[in-house]
Amino acid sequence: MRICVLGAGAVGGFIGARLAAAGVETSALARGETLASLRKHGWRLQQQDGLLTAPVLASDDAAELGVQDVVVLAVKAHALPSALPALTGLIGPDTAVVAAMNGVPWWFFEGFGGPCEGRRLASVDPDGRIAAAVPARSTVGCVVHLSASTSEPGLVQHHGGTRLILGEPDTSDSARVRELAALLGTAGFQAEVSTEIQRQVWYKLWGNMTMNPVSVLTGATADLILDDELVMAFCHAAMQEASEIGGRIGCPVAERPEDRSQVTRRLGLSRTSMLQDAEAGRPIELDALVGAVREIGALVGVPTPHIDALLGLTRLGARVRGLY
Ligand SMILES: NC(=O)C1=CN([C@@H]2O[C@H](COP(=O)(O)OP(=O)(O)OC[C@H]3O[C@@H](n4cnc5c(N)ncnc54)[C@H](OP(=O)(O)O)[C@@H]3O)[C@@H](O)[C@H]2O)C=CC1
Ligand SMILES: CC(C)(CO)C(=O)C(=O)O
Repeated sequence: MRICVLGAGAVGGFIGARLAAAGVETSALARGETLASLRKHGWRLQQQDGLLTAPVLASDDAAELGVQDVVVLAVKAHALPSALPALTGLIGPDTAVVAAMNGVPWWFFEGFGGPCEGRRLASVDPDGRIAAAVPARSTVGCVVHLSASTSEPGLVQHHGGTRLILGEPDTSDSARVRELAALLGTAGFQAEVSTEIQRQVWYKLWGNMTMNPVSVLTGATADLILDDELVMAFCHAAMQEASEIGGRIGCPVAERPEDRSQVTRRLGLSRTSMLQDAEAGRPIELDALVGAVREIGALVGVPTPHIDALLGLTRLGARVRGLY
């Protein structure tokens, strides 16, 4: 099986390194310093029990890597449009694109049913270019319940969690998803199959849509955010709005916001991926994580005053700092 990681950062590097170390040929489409590092050192993953390394074929040229059986797509949502030319070079009619990303994805309403079926979100795929380049039938949703970072280009640090949830956008039970989950299982992931992947996406997003922007607004690590009563009251009010939206679109959340925050606490996370980006002066993934929730709220008629405030404050702060 030919697997290529596009987006060999924290999540892509984690998945790539573990697959390669498990004996699965896993290449990387990378650029700049990450490409140089992969070519020099191969995959490198710092885990609690030591440094895992594995060889990798890395290139910035999709033609050199060729059409893949599986592409693990792990770029930040805002980087996806610029990655499309490379991505399309890796995709053939039978390629599965495993979208291992946070936020509302471009394929979210493709084949899912409900009041927003077929809807394209302006905050996610403004001109429809992503959906045109990566059709839903080529896509496998992947919800990433783990925490990782890169301490330097090509060197991944694992902080906690190994859970990946995979599912078809049209909610069918497919052989390819079961095979992928089994493969990831052999690489040491807690890989699960879901026939309601949108619901899993929404549940994960329910945590990220507050923790990530609040970490950027405050500069605080997750433990400090979770320990602050007033900040968490605000987060839970925003999550309540998202829960209401989820109920309307077929993604009901069975938990209270407080329960979801405990899940985040157990992950042992320090800096959210959005805080890592802000601190490094990189653009932040705000549209897919917060803007999209607000947009869906407006579509289904749920008022979102707390989400609006969160988006407005984070967006303005990010604009001033050149991060948005
Ligand atoms: N980090 C975490 O703990 C978690 C992250 N997530 C989600 O996973 C997704 C990936 O996040 P994360 O791994 O943290 O992100 P990173 O920023 O660590 O990695 C993204 C990688 O994508 C690369 N990239 C971007 N555009 C291109 C391109 N055109 N061609 C080649 N490579 C490209 C970047 O390369 P370059 O450096 O050259 O720009 C970078 O190496 C996000 O949606 C995030 O929210 C989900 C759960 C946990
Ligand atoms: C690690 C975690 C769960 C924090 O919300 C995450 O998804 C991120 O940092 O983007």
